[in-house]
Amino acid sequence: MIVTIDGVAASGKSSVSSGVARALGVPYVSSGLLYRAATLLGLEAGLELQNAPGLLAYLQIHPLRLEPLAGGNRIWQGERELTGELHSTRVDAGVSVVAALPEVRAWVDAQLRALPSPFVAEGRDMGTNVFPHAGAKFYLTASPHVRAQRRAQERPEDVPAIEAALIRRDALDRVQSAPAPDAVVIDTGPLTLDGVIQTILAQLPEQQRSRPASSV
Ligand SMILES: Nc1ncnc2c1ncn2[C@@H]1O[C@H](COP(=O)(O)OP(=O)(O)OP(=O)(O)O)[C@@H](O)[C@H]1O
Ligand SMILES: Nc1ccn([C@H]2C[C@H](O)[C@@H](COP(=O)(O)O)O2)c(=O)n1
Repeated sequence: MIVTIDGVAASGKSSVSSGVARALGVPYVSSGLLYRAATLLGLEAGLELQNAPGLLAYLQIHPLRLEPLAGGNRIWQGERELTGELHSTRVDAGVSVVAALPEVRAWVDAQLRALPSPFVAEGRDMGTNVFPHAGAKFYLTASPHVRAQRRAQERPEDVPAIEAALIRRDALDRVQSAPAPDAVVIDTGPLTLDGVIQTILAQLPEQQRSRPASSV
């Protein structure tokens, strides 16, 4: 079975997906990391981020490998691990441009659809576009202020700067970021991280919830 967890930026998608995946004993798949890695490589290569043919040609020569695990995803370009470099302010600022390119979206979608299920997939369009037949779909929201306060715990910028950047990214990502009509929408603002995870687990079909945890 595939469970999709979509939502706005910094709504808790990765943390929640990891918790749900651990409870189910399956990997989770972070689609945003592929967009982020493509952005980092484009920036490093000095490419215009709108240059889809140039970016795709570069990615063919320097392929990326996503390693989906329940505890956290890692992403590699050959022997080089990119994971730790993908949540910088520079990548944040450019990634919406790359994610808006249809050619790049098709490249990401093909990689995701090639992964063996079961897994929990998180991103923006997992439930609408990539896995429309997923067995369970969720969409996370929270106000920009709440999300900025949470992000401020892990970034050097202050809350107003982070909030402004989140509002800008929400607007840029809006096209591919709508909830699926059959998704359960969860406002994570009043909930703890574990509260969100338990809310999702409680709504999964019984046979899915009782899967024994494995060592993924
Ligand atoms: N319900 C919650 N209560 C408190 N903190 C939370 C909650 N959910 C997530 N967080 C915290 O908010 C921050 C952002 O969460 P996370 O990185 O999982 O979001 P995301 O949606 O995957 O972000 P991005 O869109 O940038 O990839 C993290 O520090 C995480 O621990
Ligand atoms: N399925 C997806 C996943 C991500 N994106 C875009 C949206 C963000 O600007 C960027 C990084 O995602 P994040 O790590 O913040 O979840 O990638 C998308 O368009 N579709």
